[in-house]
Amino acid sequence: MSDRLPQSPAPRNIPVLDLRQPAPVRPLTQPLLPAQGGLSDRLHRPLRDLRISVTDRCNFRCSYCMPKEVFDKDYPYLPQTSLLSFEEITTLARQFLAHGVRKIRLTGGEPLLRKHLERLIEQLAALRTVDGVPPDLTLTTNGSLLTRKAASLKAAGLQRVTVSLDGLDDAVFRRMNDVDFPVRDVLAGIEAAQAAGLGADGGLKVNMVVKRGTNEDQILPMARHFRGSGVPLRFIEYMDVGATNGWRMDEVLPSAQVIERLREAFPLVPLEAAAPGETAQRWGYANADGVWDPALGEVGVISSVTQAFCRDCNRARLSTEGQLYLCLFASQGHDLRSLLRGGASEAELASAIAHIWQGRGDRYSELRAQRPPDTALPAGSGQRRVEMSYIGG
Ligand SMILES: Nc1nc2c(ncn2[C@@H]2O[C@H](COP(=O)(O)OP(=O)(O)OP(=O)(O)O)[C@@H](O)[C@H]2O)c(=O)[nH]1
Ligand SMILES: C[S@@+](CC[C@H](N)C(=O)[O-])C[C@H]1O[C@@H](n2cnc3c(N)ncnc32)[C@H](O)[C@@H]1O
Ligand code: SF4
Ligand code: SF4
Repeated sequence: MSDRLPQSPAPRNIPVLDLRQPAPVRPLTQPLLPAQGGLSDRLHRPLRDLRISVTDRCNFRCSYCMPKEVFDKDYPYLPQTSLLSFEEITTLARQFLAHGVRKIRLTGGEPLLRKHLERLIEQLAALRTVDGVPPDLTLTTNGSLLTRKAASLKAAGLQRVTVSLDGLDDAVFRRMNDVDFPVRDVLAGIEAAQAAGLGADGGLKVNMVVKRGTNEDQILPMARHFRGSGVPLRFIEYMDVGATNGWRMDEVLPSAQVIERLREAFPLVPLEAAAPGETAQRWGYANADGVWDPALGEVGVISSVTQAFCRDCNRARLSTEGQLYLCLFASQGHDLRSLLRGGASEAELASAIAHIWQGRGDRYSELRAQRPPDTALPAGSGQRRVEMSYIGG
């Protein structure tokens, strides 16, 4: 089990959940049946999505993720020897694919800081799902290094990319990343990714975390900028993940309000989920007849706080040092690295993964949404949860 939990100083504010309006739970988008030919957890959820964190380091200090006061020069980042090697990651990924995983997302920290990441991408792109096709291979990045790396990532076999961008106004963006990084460089990274072919068929997405009172004025400018560009934009509710960001409910702008603001500016129509277990609720930009115009594209909201989507959650998370986490809000992982380094065979690894997934009952956001307002966290409340930069988001 991991002991990699946030170090001192103590969190600035202990998150006190104040859900004045208990959230509805989003309806299922996949049937509650045992996974076809794959694993199923205790809540009958299949294993489909593997998110791999390749580094716990980042060149940004977004306050909702790696606040400067905590992630300073003395922060005990993982030593090189703790990190899974590319070969170790590939060995584990092969077992996850054999269990039915179809999508692999590389994340971090900032994944593009991991040296020679292209080599890992090449290895992962050569793997096959149970259907005999390459996995849907994607990556989430802050975009700061994309101008330099987009072409080599594409050449290595990356299929698509998601760029996080919290505003278009340079001053707001610099405040959000808290390292004075200019917005024009991320926009250039997005263009480079499109030019490299990572944006085909909506493969390039942009995610914006919305913090009430901080960057909410960027919602409409961002929507205007990406409408009709072929890049789906998704607004993410600010989450109480980790224990260092001083999360407060009053800084969450519920997705319903985001959609309301968008609808005042543009006609929108709800779209079907593109895939079972999808995180985002999708809306299409409509034409004058109120019909979705695919040329105008779509926008989405990820409402983990106000509309939990645990019932569909098919995501496993592999931390930088090889801990398997079953939920973004978990306090503890399952140590696959020790198994690997202890000489476990691939069959033993596969069996361990199956055992862990079949015992999974995590549904943190859903449980929290069902609690009355102003009560303590239902799960992991006695323990500190892992940080987003460690588990990878
Ligand atoms: N609470 C919660 N948030 C999640 C989960 N999965 C992803 N997110 C958050 O949703 C945001 C978007 O995630 P992405 O990395 O773009 O992944 P995705 O939505 O699966 O991506 P696509 O494959 O492009 O649809 C990030 O901030 C994630 O932290 C989840 O299982 N639970
Ligand atoms: C942890 S980052 C890692 C990848 C990369 N550094 C990036 O920012 O895209 C993954 C995603 O998590 C999101 N994120 C981090 N902390 C969050 C929080 N407290 N609430 C909601 N989303 C968060 C980020 O905005 C980003 O889209
Ligand atoms: S959200 Fe991404 S870019 Fe921002 S601090 Fe976290 S890991 Fe870095
Ligand atoms: S809170 Fe946990 S179980 Fe629920 S959707 Fe997120 S990762 Fe999945």
